[in-house]
Amino acid sequence: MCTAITYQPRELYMGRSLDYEASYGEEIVMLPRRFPLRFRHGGGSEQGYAILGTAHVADGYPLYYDAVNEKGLGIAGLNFVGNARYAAPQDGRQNVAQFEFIPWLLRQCATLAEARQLLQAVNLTGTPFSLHFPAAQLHWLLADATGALTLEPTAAGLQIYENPVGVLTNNPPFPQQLFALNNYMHLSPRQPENTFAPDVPLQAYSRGMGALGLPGDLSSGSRFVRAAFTKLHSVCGESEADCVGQFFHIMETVSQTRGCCEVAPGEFERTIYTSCWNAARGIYYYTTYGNRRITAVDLHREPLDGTALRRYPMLTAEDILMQNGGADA
Ligand SMILES: C[C@H](CCC(=O)NCCS(=O)(=O)O)[C@H]1CC[C@H]2[C@@H]3[C@H](O)C[C@@H]4C[C@H](O)CC[C@]4(C)[C@H]3C[C@H](O)[C@]12C
Repeated sequence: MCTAITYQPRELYMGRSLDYEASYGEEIVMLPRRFPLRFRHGGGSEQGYAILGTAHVADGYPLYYDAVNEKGLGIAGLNFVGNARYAAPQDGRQNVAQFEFIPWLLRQCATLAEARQLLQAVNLTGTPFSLHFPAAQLHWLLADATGALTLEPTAAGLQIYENPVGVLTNNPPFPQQLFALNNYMHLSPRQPENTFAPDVPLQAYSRGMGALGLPGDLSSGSRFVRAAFTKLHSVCGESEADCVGQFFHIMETVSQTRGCCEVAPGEFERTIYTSCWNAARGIYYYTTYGNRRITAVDLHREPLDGTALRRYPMLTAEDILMQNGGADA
């Protein structure tokens, strides 16, 4: 399971959690403006916008999971297993293999409006990257500071939905996830009033009872509702550290603890990493299951006009600061 959100207290922050039972070997990867990109069904580009995100690099190619470009357009790919359908390549159309989709889009679009335009022409194909890497069945959250879209590849083509809550999880399809919020419109961060039976002396005997009924389990429908409720009520301070810290707090409400979701005997899904980027500043923050210290890679500290990928393996070892017992103890 995975969850992606946008969060815009003032500047836009966006990111995702990646929940899975195994890691492919994720790295923070910067694709510079002049990295030559070749597309599987023809064509390519010698230059475009620089991109920063999480990818697995295979044979020198960045297989991105989520990323932001230097203009602040960001995207995250999440499992959509059983529902994603890709097309066969078609003559006369812009054929893009699913694994190329993120760099293809972020390389050439500065804004959501430009992306929306470009997406009209795309034919997303299920062409595998290699025998080892068949096409991943995904859908995507795409956003900039003006809004968010959900992109779902279906048998009827790529569906593009406005995403007014800026949240995406996994199955079922996005329209059903959004509709389910109707069931929770009575929830509130404030204490409830007794409308159940005003003549019966009912009491709000604990804080937090306004949100009683917010689903607490790990299913993607429940995470969708929980992430939406938490982000839509989130209040954060002014500084970059406050906003980034608050983003990770929101994501903690949907994080997965090893042991609670068994996908095969003895195999458990866990939150392998959580990312958060400041779209305007191009700073990519992340934590991992093993290391909850927030680590950052700044796009603008990289040689943007370069030609070679720059790679930072994710830090996964627990990093505990011992506060006492130093030399002068
Ligand atoms: C498994 C990941 C999604 C995690 C997720 O959504 N879990 C939910 C599980 S469930 O639905 O609820 O069961 C997805 C997200 C991005 C995917 C990767 C990216 O798409 C990049 C390449 C694409 C290649 O086609 C396959 C390997 C791959 C390296 C993908 C492997 C895997 O499918 C990833 C890592």
